[in-house]
Amino acid sequence: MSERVSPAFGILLVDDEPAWLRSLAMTLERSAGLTHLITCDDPRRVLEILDGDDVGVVLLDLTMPHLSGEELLALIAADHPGVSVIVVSGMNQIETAVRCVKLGAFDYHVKTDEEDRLVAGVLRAVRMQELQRENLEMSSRLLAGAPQHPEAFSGIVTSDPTMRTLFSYIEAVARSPQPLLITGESGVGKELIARATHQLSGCRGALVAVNVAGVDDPVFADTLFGHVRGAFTGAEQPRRGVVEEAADGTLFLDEIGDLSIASQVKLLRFLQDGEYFPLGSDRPKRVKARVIVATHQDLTAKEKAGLFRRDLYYRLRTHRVRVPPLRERKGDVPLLLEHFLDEAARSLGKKKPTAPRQLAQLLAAHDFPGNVRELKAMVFDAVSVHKERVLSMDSFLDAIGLRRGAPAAAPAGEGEGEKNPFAGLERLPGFDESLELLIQEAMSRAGGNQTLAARLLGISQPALSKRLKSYRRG
Ligand SMILES: Nc1ncnc2c1ncn2[C@@H]1O[C@H](COP(=O)(O)OP(=O)(O)OP(=O)(O)O)[C@@H](O)[C@H]1O
Repeated sequence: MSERVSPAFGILLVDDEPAWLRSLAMTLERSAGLTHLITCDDPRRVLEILDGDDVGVVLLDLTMPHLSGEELLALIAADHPGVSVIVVSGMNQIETAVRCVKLGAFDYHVKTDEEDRLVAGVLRAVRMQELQRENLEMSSRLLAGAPQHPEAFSGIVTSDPTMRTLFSYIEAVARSPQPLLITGESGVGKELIARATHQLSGCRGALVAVNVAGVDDPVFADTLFGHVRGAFTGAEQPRRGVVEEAADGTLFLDEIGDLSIASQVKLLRFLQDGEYFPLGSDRPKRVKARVIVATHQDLTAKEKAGLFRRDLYYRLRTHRVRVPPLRERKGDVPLLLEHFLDEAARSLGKKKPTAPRQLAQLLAAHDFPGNVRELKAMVFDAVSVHKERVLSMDSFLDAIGLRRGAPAAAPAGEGEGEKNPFAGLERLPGFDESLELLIQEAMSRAGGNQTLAARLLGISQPALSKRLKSYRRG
């Protein structure tokens, strides 16, 4: 028995002919990059190996002395039902194949089959086994609740239950070689999730991040796969691509929803075969790198509209997470505020200011279309201009477009007519009715805080309170 590591579990090759074992091991290593291979030429030792080693897939010959493949198949199915067995037989008999499948075989191949078919069959079994293991891992982590490696998520400030579940999921799939798709609006923290996944992956290599938004196909191919000398005019030196830089690590492709169809084809080929051609070269290169992609776009809609290849889409979403927008986890806002106040004060060399009481209420009423990035920018801006002990509200009010006298934050391209709040009204509300509507709007924007609402309206808090009481009295 000899042992030679990919995938994470072993692939056991059982055949009484050592020459066939050697040739099969070489084929799997060369054509599929599988290296975690265990060979065994005595069928009587198989159960002992399965008891001692973590084996996920067995390739089993049928005609062997002492113990036939069919007998062994039945024993493996009874004692190790989680192991996928592929029968590789010298006989091309339908009845035998049917019997083996009934006994629990995952697949049946004939030794004279083309090499490619057998390799594809083994890769299929490996993938199924990986998914099966990840499912088990995920269920146990979700049941366990809290993440087991909280240090990997220490840079992600949150107390939100959905985010915690997401962390457990990430822990479960972090070691998978299959791609991970991270979706969520811009600024929600997708890149942080990608970095945490890489940290938990156990990969020795680096995480290399590339933003592919607006990148045309030749630039995409050159960035990812590099080129050889003389590949195009001006290519005086060879250049290695980011795929090579990410070898044994993680390749993080941000804004994947923008990828052209031509580039999608190239990425799919790399994902399927782990092989690529640098520009100008006809010699394929092979690299193992985990691929993580992120997008703020709706990939399902893009796929339906024919703008994203279905095969690539399904490949990329093998594992997927959606990072919720900040407005769906408002409980995180006070935590993030404190965190960014701390970070901003430290990086600007200032004493950490105290946030005024109304700030939390103002932020609680805001929807944060730019998510955590927007909050971070607001806090850094406020801290950079701040002088007193207590932080001024003004820059926050400006950023949200609520300060009286400050220009309203109107979307670009809005016409004059659209700025007029009365433009769509057939009947002009009366003076008292308008006043009541205005006060209601201010109270809603201020999250029910009278001091803040009065400030938005440019009146005193007692004056506002008097008005509100009069409305209540009816
Ligand atoms: N939960 C969080 N805790 C601390 N910082 C965060 C958190 N979420 C996001 N950030 C910070 O907000 C900024 C935006 O995060 P990030 O770049 O990961 O978002 P993204 O979803 O990848 O955005 P885009 O889609 O625009 O690329 C970064 O500075 C990041 O450090």
